Amino acid sequence: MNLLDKNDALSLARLRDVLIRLEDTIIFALIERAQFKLNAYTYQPDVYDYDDGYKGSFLGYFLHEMEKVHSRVRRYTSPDEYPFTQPLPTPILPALDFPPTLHPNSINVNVAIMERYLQDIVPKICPAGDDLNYGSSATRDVECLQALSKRIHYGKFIAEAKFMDPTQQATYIRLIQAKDREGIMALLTNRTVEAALLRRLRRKAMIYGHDITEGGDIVLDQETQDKKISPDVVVDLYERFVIPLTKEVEVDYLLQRLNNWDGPVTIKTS
Ligand SMILES: C=C(O[C@@H]1C=C(C(=O)O)C=C[C@H]1O)C(=O)O
Repeated sequence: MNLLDKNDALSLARLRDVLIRLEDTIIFALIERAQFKLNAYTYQPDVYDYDDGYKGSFLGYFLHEMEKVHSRVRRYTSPDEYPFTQPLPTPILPALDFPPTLHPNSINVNVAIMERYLQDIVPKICPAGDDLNYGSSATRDVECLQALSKRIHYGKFIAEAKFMDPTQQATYIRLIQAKDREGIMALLTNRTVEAALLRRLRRKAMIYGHDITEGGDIVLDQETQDKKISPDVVVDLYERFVIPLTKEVEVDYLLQRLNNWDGPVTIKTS
């Protein structure tokens, strides 16, 4: 996906390909985190003293330090990147000239992502207990959180692509003007895509969660599988968290889509 090319960035098929690729990123990030025990100290506030007077958890401290460095190299000027922490420094690299693909908005659901990740995901993928690997746990947590955040905020691009569909735009405008959240949710929901995604996800988690012999055969060993990642947990994570939150982002984005909008433009029917 080339976000510097507006047509590419608003192709629904291309956007869905990005979400498929992010399935791999997310599954492997979860497998990496699941190597370590829960390590609750990573998430408890004020366990350590921090050099800059920071008050919070070790994960929160590490995440903010990481996001400050990434901000310096302009990560968060990209329309598909959203930080968890503030304040962040200005970039040292000059801004890239991204086309105005998304309608201006301030939607950031990372607080909800962090909450669900800590309460609902880490306890399900990691063995209980403490193996002292707090640094390793936090680095894997950041990988998981950044991948989940990117995937869920892609809902903005998906929503924009649906809004720019000439066969749908008038209906979206009517529902947005009526502030009809349920109507918008129903119109943007695609059960066929969701069902295919969950079937594919289960297969991927099953295959990625197994070892492959030198001869290229999958070692179907339940113990290995459970140690790496449970396909049920991955499917449940998407069904109850990733997909619903992506759709909430789509609805939130569409509800503000008509703000300061100069009306229907000539739509390229490519
Ligand atoms: C992302 C889309 O919008 C919705 C959300 C989906 C998801 O989060 O996987 C899948 C289908 C739709 O219900 C899409 O239409 O592809």
